[in-house]
Amino acid sequence: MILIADLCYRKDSLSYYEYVNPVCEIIEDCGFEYDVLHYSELSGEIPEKYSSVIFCGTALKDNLFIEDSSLMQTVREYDKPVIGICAGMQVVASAYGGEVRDLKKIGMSRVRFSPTDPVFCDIPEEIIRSGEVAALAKEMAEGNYDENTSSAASENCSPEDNSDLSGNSGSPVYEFEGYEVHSRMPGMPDDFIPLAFSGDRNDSSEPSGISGSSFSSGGFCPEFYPEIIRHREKPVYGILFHPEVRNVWIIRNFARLSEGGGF
Ligand SMILES: NC(=O)CC[C@H](N)C(=O)O
Repeated sequence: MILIADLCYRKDSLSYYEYVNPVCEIIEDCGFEYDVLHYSELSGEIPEKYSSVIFCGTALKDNLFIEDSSLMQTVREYDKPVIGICAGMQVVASAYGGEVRDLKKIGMSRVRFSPTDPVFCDIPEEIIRSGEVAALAKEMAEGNYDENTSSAASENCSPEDNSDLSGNSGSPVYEFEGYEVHSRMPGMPDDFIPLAFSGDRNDSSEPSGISGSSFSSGGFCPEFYPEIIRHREKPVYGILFHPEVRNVWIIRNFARLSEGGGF
């Protein structure tokens, strides 16, 4: 059974219908059982009966959850699969020491990944392949990523370069559209690696800080940063965009893997 955790400012808020209910529907469609608990009900531990936890998003600027230090400790000590969506990613990252900073973004991002992780096991046919992100992916996977000084971020990479996130050549890079709505985003904790990235590293636009009306690159926000992160050893993920809005396949993969013991 999967635990779906509601991070909204209070139990049964209106935001539940926007951020939690869609996740419930995806899990139900997969044929898995689930419970929903508000984060205030987790009381220091996650019951053993759950195979995994999905921490859902919250409304823009609903950031009360981040003040719950006992929640952070619970997440850090939990050793089963976890996926945190947006606000949930902030919880996952904070639990492992990542810093959350202000960065507002509302709209679509180009998200690119190389299928080096089980969570990408079943990629829908409509998701296209792209080679552009390989060099930066390699730099990030090696832990050299610095958003301000990244050399790969400014270097041209051949679209034919099919290196995967570990720098192995021959693995395809895929691209899809992710929907983001957040006022903050977390930095990547030390024990985590990036699995997917947004933005266009060849785009010279200045980061806008506040995006939405200032998108370039054909309507996509140009800022470049990790969109999916994962703990190096545990199946603990953070996703910045909202896969329950578009890209439900990622939640399905996670649910099937955690219910089937596939991690
Ligand atoms: N959609 C979300 O989960 C947003 C998370 C948080 N409330 C923020 O504004 O950053």
